[in-house]
Amino acid sequence: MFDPLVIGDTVLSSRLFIGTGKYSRNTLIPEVITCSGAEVITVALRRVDPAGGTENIMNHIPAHMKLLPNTSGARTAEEAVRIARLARAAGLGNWVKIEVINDQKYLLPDNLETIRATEILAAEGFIVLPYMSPDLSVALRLRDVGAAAVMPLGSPIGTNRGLRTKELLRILIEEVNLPIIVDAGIGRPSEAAEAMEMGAAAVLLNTAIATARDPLGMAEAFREAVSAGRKAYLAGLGPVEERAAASSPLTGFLG
Ligand SMILES: CC(=O)[C@@H](O)[C@H](O)COP(=O)(O)O
Repeated sequence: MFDPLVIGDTVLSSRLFIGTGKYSRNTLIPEVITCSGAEVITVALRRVDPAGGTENIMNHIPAHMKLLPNTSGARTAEEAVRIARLARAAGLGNWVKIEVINDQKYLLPDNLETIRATEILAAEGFIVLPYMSPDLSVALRLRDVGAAAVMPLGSPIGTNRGLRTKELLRILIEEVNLPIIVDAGIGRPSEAAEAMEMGAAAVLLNTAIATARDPLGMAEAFREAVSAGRKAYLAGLGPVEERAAASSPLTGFLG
């Protein structure tokens, strides 16, 4: 069944977005792309070397991938806007993941600066995907100022702690008519599947694959989990009941 995810003018068949950080060697990145089936990859502008040095992350990303430059390192809306404009000028396209982080301990996003950056960049024609703490008012405001999707965190970046914000994610999924892409903290394929079963449009993850003993095997596991979770969501989960109810008819069996 063709079940595309449409963001801006882009039609995607994979609902697994991946990152480019923390790999033991950058040459793993194209292999992870193949194993994960991902079509969208996020990259920090500061890792792009327009001079094309060996450390240039772009040398490891196949041309067919949809780039999602992120504003990692920005502490204010103005810094995020500047990074996004530089990324577009460098030929990385008009998608941008807004990341404005002031808190160096938990790496939690600054939702207010994120709204300001989103408003400015959406007005300039960017397809803006803001990384955010899951808060309904903020998500609605991001939608109103032009976000193409919102990316609420499951738990702090890099922790592999899973969907600690599950109840808040559920509210966003129910109330915000934008794609909800759960980003950060997903540590296990089962957690990615759960986010998709809940109705998330996609998930973005990096650490769980990059730090696995076998990143390629883990990339494949996440590919299957995201697909299974989406299928379960579309099929409609059965109701959760208080009381036991026999699955096979009991009446007439013992007399
Ligand atoms: C790569 C990237 O954008 C991360 O900031 C993202 O939030 C993923 O988080 P994890 O590394 O926790 O999966």
